[in-house]
Amino acid sequence: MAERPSAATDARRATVALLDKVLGEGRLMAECQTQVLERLSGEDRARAQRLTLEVLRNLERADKILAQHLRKAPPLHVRNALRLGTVELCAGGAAHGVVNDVVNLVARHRRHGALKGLVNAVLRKVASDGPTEWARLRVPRLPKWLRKPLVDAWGAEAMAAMEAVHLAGAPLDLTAKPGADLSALGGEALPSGSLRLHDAGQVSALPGFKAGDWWVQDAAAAMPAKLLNAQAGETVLDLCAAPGGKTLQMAAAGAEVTAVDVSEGRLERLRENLARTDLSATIVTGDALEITGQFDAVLLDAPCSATGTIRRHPDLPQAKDGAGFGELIELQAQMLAHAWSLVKPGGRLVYCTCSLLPDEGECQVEDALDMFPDMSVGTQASTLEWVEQGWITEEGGVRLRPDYWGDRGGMDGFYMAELRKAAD
Ligand SMILES: C[S@@+](CC[C@H](N)C(=O)[O-])C[C@H]1O[C@@H](n2cnc3c(N)ncnc32)[C@H](O)[C@@H]1O
Repeated sequence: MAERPSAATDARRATVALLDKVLGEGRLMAECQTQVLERLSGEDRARAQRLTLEVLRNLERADKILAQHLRKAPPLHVRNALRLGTVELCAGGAAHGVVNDVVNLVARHRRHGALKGLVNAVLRKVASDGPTEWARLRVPRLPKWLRKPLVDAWGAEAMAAMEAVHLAGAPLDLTAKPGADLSALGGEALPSGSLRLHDAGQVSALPGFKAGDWWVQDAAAAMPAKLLNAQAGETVLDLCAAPGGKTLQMAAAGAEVTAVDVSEGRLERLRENLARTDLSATIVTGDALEITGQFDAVLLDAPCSATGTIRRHPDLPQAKDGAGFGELIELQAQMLAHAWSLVKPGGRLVYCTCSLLPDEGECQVEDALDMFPDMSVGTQASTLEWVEQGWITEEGGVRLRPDYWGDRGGMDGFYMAELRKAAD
């Protein structure tokens, strides 16, 4: 009878399969991990996700170490297996287990099985010299296509600080339902009100999850709704709402929220979140550009490059190359203009994106201010005591970067602006 592969092999095989998809096919993990991980146990799934993120964060370092032992690049699948082995060995993984497992998974491959000897020889060298060299390697840099515009926008020093935070990964931030007691969770209360957990483990096993006392939301992602400051009884339109962190915040404040998103799959998660937290909102599946009506307030969290979320999604800069960003910028401008037409006179709109590119943030708001004579920037940001002076931009928006609150674990990169409509 054939021997059942070890659990570690299952997780490592899935890790290499995910790396093949991200690095070979330009797919994001969110698009392909359900399919790749579906047959794995919960434990192996979590392990494969963790290993994949670790390899992607350390890709530059792994390639640097491997280049010393390879005369020419092997096929991508084998290279990804070597990258995984290298990252595990250099992070202190037991040499015997890691090398054997990675060699076995290459040996079983239909086309590349013959390269198992090479993999064995290379990983044995990595096991002996890699860990010492690893410590001397620089913090991995973003790929050039993204690094260049970000250095142009924020400078080399800020870029290096952001890359250090990207390497460290992200803690888990929670937003509490008003009145809920989160003391059983421990953690660190952030100035903006989010609760930060380092090493949180499985989210659904945390105290208060089933009771709906909180939801997962990065501290930066929780700030746009605080800037909008929805009041009980106000009509609020949440455009591009799923999976709904901001909808929940505004519904919890007592506003009558209409949540719109084009993705039925993502709206399903919004429905689950509303049910778990016992909050309510009207859900509309559709294109934000086709919504009609008049609202006291509108929150537009426009689709964007998501370049602010790299510490949680290190696959993004490796899978993408900036193609399609021009169309997104055009779509954001159209959505902002349409969203503005849905704001009642005297009402307000918060525009935000989880992007680090000024074209998707500051520039959009500058253009809108030029285009709409009845638009001005509001003053709510200056009343929030945790908004630091340096975060306020020239046009009056709020710029957040991953390196802000860096000693606490950073935050997602975001841009947001509160735009006020003149009363009739
Ligand atoms: C940044 S995410 C929104 C995150 C969400 N606001 C939250 O806080 O959980 C952007 C969303 O825009 C949605 N989207 C993209 N194009 C859209 C369109 N034309 N109309 C409505 N929603 C759209 C996507 O499905 C995605 O859920």
